[in-house]
Amino acid sequence: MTNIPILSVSRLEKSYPQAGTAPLKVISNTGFTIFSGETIAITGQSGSGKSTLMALLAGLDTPDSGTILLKEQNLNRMNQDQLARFRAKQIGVIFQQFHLMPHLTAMENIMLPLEILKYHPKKIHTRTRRVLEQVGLTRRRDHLPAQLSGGECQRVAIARALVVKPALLLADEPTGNLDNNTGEQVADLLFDLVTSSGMTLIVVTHNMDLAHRCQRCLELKKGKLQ
Ligand SMILES: Nc1ncnc2c1ncn2[C@@H]1O[C@H](COP(=O)(O)OP(=O)(O)OP(=O)(O)O)[C@@H](O)[C@H]1O
Repeated sequence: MTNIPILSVSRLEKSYPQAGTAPLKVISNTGFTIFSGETIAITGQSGSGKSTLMALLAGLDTPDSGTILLKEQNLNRMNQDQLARFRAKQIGVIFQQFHLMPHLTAMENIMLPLEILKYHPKKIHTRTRRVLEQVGLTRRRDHLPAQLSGGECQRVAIARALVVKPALLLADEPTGNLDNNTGEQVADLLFDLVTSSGMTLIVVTHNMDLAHRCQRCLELKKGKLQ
């Protein structure tokens, strides 16, 4: 961990409209700073707004007000093209349900972000091979997601998130869909890769073993991260 802020959130607000009644305020005037290389767990009761917060931090949803600065760039001041490119380069996301492209092989799934960013084909192949090796899937590289186990699918998803070397890695219940043993192996791999590369990780989880692997554990309560 360093003392360089990588993510600065201030006065963030997010509500959802509700039929016939006042909007549901999910994120309420919250602010926090995350430093480069930190590993952060976000916990909170079901419905407390963890996935909502992750979607805002990932630039997948827009807040009602407030600012999200990643590497001093304001996510909500970018146009759609700028945001799409910035997200592809700077933000890796890992979901509970893997979200792999079913018709692409493990290797093709991992290559995809590099292709979207129009990297040179040689660089795409070198990076993809290296990451496949890091997640131990070299021999499974030509398999489709349906031919892989849950743990293998999540390793592909981790590789896909890491292959662009993003500034920020967001993981929403990354072990939630796996049995305990497999979940532990995936968590070992995730933390090994994150700490060896000095990447910044925010993980949302109900799993306290996973949360306690992080340097800081924050709780989302009454719309605020505390
Ligand atoms: N698109 C939406 N439209 C309306 N309400 C929503 C929407 N998305 C989430 N909500 C509501 O916002 C609240 C927070 O939901 P969110 O999924 O962020 O919570 P969570 O902490 O991630 O929950 P869980 O731990 O169960 O996944 C919930 O009351 C949910 O019903």
